[in-house]
Amino acid sequence: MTATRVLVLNSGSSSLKYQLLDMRDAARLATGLVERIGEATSRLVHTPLAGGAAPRERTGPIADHDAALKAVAGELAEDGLGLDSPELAAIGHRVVHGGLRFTEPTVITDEVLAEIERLVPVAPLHNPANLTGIRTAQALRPELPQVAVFDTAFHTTMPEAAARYAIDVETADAHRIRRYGFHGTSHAYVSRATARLLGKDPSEVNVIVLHLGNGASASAVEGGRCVETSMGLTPLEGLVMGTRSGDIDPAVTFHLKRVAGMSADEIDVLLNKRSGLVGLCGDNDMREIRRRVDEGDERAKLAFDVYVHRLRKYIGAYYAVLGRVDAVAFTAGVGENAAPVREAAIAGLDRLGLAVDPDRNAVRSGEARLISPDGAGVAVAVVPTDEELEIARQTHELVKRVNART
Ligand SMILES: Nc1ncnc2c1ncn2[C@@H]1O[C@H](COP(=O)(O)OP(=O)(O)O)[C@@H](O)[C@H]1O
Ligand SMILES: CC(=O)OP(=O)(O)O
Ligand SMILES: [Mg+2]
Repeated sequence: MTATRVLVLNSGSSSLKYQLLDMRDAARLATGLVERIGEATSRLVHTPLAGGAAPRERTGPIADHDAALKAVAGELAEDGLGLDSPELAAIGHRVVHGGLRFTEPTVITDEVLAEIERLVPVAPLHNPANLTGIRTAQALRPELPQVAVFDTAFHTTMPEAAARYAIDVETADAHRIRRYGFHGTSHAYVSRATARLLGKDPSEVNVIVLHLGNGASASAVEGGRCVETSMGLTPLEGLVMGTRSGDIDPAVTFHLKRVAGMSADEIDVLLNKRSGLVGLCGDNDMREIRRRVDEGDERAKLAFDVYVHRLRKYIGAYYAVLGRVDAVAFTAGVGENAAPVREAAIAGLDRLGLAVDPDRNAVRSGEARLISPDGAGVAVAVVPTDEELEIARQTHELVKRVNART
């Protein structure tokens, strides 16, 4: 019997998302989420998908990602899908920062782990959680192949002009300071799915992908290759996010140090966790912000306006980077669900061939769909992302190739 199942782990700074898939037909067997890891009010929601069983929810403290993954393994075992199953072929891990070295999915060895560890300072919210997830998974199933799929990989095709910061070259190179970009698995998946929606091959189309989740980033994809993206050395640059500032004058940091007496760590926390939508209005959930805007709340309106203004700047900038744009694709939690964000981001851009049809924009659906009017110069689309499926596919392909060789 060939093992055909892949468990995908996506460890965030305080969450662990997972999916178990059978790669014969990409069927989902179970999905789940552990949130508020490290707090007293942690919550695990596990959804077994075979046989129509109801989701199970457990609350109570889960101290770290190690405990979270062990709790997940317990839930899977309860459904007969435990990590000890011989049908499990591999575990695929989302790893956020892979630097310049990892341009492909990679079988995890001690040496690969050491490199992910070395990159912790440039992905302090993400890489430590990814490492814990990998180490715990290895302890639970030592002989099973573990594969890392890197957020940075898709962006390694960016030309030097886009990847370089205009700072002293020797200093930059000594410390590997450059623009890496993140959410690459999503940008790759969505740009391909957008081409499919247009009935074209990815090599024929230029797409601006707007990945708007808790973290948010834009990318310009030319004929299937990434040529520009909004995140940089770390996932802090670019768009306004749930809790991150995105672009800011770097002098703000010196100013805060000199004038407000803040330490580097305090400024890091301010820009990564107390900025963005939450810093502007106290909420980071776009649903709540829209509810407040509709009630006339000024702070929520300010947060919405700053968010949309930045998004429009990037759409214009990436239009210029690409020269010819075939589609703009909205994806992730906000992009897939928040019609008012999509409407405001595209409003008044008719001269660029961009427009949104209000009725199409109002449709709620889990399918990829066009929201631009018929005959529009550029397609505007909502294209649901599926990072877990993409990680599972890449993991499974790699393990099959490795097994075929041995
Ligand atoms: N129905 C909705 N309307 C508006 N925004 C939504 C809706 N559902 C989710 N969101 C937004 O999506 C965000 C989460 O996006 P997601 O892509 O799941 O994030 P991540 O993977 O980074 O955790 C939420 O914080 C919220 O702002
Ligand atoms: C890289 C990044 O920002 O990821 P997330 O959106 O999952 O926080
Ligand atoms: Mg996400």
